[in-house]
Parts: sequence; structure tokens; C-alpha cells
Amino acid sequence: GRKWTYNGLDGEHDWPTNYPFCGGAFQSPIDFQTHLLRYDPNLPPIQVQNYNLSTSEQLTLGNNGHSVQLSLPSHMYISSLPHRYSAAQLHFHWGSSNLLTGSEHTVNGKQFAGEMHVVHFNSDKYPNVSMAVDKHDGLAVLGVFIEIGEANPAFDKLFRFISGVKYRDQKIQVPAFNIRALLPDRLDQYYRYDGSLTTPPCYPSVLWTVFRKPVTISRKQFLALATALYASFAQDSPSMPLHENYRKSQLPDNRVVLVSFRE
Ligand SMILES: NS(=O)(=O)c1c(F)c(F)c(S(=O)(=O)CCO)c(N[C@H]2CCCc3ccccc32)c1F
Ligand SMILES: [Zn+2]
Repeated sequence: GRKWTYNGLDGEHDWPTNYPFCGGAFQSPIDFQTHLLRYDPNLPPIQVQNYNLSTSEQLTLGNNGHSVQLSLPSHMYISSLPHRYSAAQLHFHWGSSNLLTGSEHTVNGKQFAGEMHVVHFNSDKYPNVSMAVDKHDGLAVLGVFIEIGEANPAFDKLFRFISGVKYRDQKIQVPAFNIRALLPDRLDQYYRYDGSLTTPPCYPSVLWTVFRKPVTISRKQFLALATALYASFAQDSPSMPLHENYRKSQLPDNRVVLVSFRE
């Protein structure tokens, strides 16, 4: 598809020109404002299967110019949704070294330092993520808020390789690890709503589950993510830093956000 960026030329205000869904309804991210929330006691804890990958498996870490993404095997899946949603990839959104506000979803206007998304596709109905990406029941994304605090060694299993994918379209193989360790300890408290991809083509195909509890990583870990990457190719000059890769909040379009927890 056509190139797009997060700011300046081809920035998010211009996305609808080449990607009409980006100007449509049911867009993500949104601000989880208290008055939009409705407690739903029937929302079950999220259950994930086969997230504890063996180190003998290899995953592809890549810089696609918009984020750093880690490919995930489809034998990892979410088992607590109406269909089986198998893993496809995970990626991050962040601010910059001195902008500790880079999450996409926000809570009553509070923006977190960053946000991780684990993208899954409905493998009961579609053979792969590309076939699922534009279907109304195609994707389920787990969102995890990231805050600066205690270091989380699990993220180093990924961040220690980030210098190998500094430039756009660079890819390396990395040893797999326990992806469950990247999620918060409680998977029973989350926000739930129908939304979209937060990047072009912005298909309204995502069942969003954003965990209430953030994970923490250290400032050193955060800087490794926020300052190491370029959105430009290795041979490009000048190089463009890859940062502030978060979409602004979208209109709720009178959507209700279900929550699995009481205040
Ligand atoms: N925030 S978000 O909406 O979860 C989200 C991103 F922010 C994001 F950057 C990506 S991307 O890295 O692929 C770069 C641009 O598509 C994705 N990719 C998804 C949807 C597009 C097709 C596809 C194909 C294979 C695997 C994943 C995906 C994405 F879903
Ligand atoms: Zn994302």
C-alpha cells in the first residue's frame, strides 16, 4: 500500500485519503472515559494457550518502519473468546526518549509511556492473518500498557536484539521465550470494545482487549526501545528516527466500553 507516517506529510490526518476506513466509524484507539464504561460480570478472564514457547524455537524480529514487531507461531492462541484466535505478531507503540507518553489507548486522558499489542486472528474461520485482517470478526488484539518502573527481564529477551533491526525492513531470528511473561499478572481485569487497526488500512476488524494493569519496564529498557530504531532504510540520508508511533484518540461514536472489573 501507499506510504504513511505518524506526523508531518502523509501523517494521520491524511490517512483517509489513501485508506478510506481510517476516516470511518469504529476507529481505534479511544480514551477509556469513566462515563463510557459498563461493568459486565460475564466477561471471563483471558486465557492464553502455548504462550510459553521453548527457546529452541526461533522468532523473526523485524523493523517494518512503523514499529518493531515479533512474529508469533499460530499454535499460540486465546481460548476464552467465542472463536479460537491464533497469534500472528506482537509490536509496540511508544513516545520518545523525553516523551514518556506513547500509548495509544488512554484512561481518562492519562497516556502511558507505551503500549504493546499482541495481534491474533480468528483461526476457526480464516487460514491466516492476511485473510482475517479485513473481516468484522477477523482479529483480536491484546493491549498492554507499559509504564516506567521496575525492570522486567522478560522484555530483555526481545530488547537485547533491537540493535539488529535498527533500520526499516531489517529482520533477524531470535530465540523464542515465554511470551506470557510480557503480559500483566492479572488477565481478569480488562477493557473490551469493538474497534479497528490503529494503522492504515484501519479496518474495523478488531475485538480489543486492553488490560487494566500496566506492566513496568525500567527507564533503561524503555530507552532501548524508544531510541534505537529508525523508520528509514539503512542507506537513507538523512535517517528518520522511529518514535512517537501512536495514533491519537478517535471518536467513541457512542460505543460502550465493557469492563470486567468494578471500580
Ligand atoms: N495497532 S494494531 O492495529 O494492532 C497494528 C499496528 F499498529 C501495526 F503497526 C501493524 S504492522 O506492524 O503490521 C504495520 C502496519 O500494518 C499491525 N499489523 C497487522 C494488521 C495489518 C496486517 C497484518 C498482517 C500480519 C500481521 C499483523 C498485521 C497492526 F495490527
Ligand atoms: Zn498496535
